Amino acid sequence: MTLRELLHLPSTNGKPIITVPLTLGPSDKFGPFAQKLQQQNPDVVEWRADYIADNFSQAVMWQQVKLGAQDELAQKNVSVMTEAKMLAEIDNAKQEFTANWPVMNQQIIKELIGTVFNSIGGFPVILTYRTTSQGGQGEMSPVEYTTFLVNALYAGYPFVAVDVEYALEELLRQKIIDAAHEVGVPVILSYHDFNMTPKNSTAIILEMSKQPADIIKLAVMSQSEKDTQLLLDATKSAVTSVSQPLITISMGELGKRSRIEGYHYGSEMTFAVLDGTRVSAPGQLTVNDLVQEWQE
Ligand SMILES: O=C1C[C@@](O)(C(=O)O)C[C@@H](O)[C@@H]1O
Repeated sequence: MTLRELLHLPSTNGKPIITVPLTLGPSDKFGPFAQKLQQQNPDVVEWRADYIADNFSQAVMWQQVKLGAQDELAQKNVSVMTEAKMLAEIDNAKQEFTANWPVMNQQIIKELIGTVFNSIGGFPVILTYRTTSQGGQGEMSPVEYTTFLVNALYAGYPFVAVDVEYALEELLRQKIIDAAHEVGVPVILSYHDFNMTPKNSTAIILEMSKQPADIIKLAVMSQSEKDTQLLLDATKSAVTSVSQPLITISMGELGKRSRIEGYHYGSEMTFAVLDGTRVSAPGQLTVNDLVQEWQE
């Protein structure tokens, strides 16, 4: 099955799927992004939740509640005794907050996803939370990462796929994969190397393909034209041996060619940015430039 078929995307002229990352943070507006989306019309949006979700973590949310309570206290002209009593009450409130957090967390995640789906007007969405260790912004612990993705998958929105980091320990990874499969969402197992192009890139893809994932993604840094070719050749040699569709990327300036030509070697998706939005990885072209390259 092709990746287009797996993600239920309409087929086009044999070109790979163009996915644009949505990297909006808590103070960014969705409107301009949504408008550009309509104009530049890629196939898929990858919601990079790591740009926003940490702002709604347990620690951050509690801090807000606490600051609110402390502010209120500061406004009142109370005796030292009353103040001490009220501070103790804030401590008690923390226990209650902690007990209620799992439900609040689910609600917050649901609202965040609702905002994404309601703002971008019907484009298919991939759910990704990229941790800092894999080149993203996300600082959640492995357990928080797992909880976030599982909650997001159960939030009731029709993601076309979910990205799961291969570097995550197996038990946690399996939890996300099980949740995804329960709700019928294909899993992209992904691995990034931001330093180099491993010589054994084919072997890495083959090893990853043994996992119960539906799509395999490998993104590695290119330090030379030779590296880029190595990644492309690794893709070509792996593609006939693995049952899952592949997405491979040679990152960085020198890897740009892989984003344009990778589909000739078996990579079925390429990531590009909307004009005037920030890249989510080095070397990404704009959608317009990519399409232009294909027309030349
Ligand atoms: O894994 C990938 C590929 C990517 O790193 C790239 O190089 O285009 C961009 C990321 O947003 C995405 O999650």
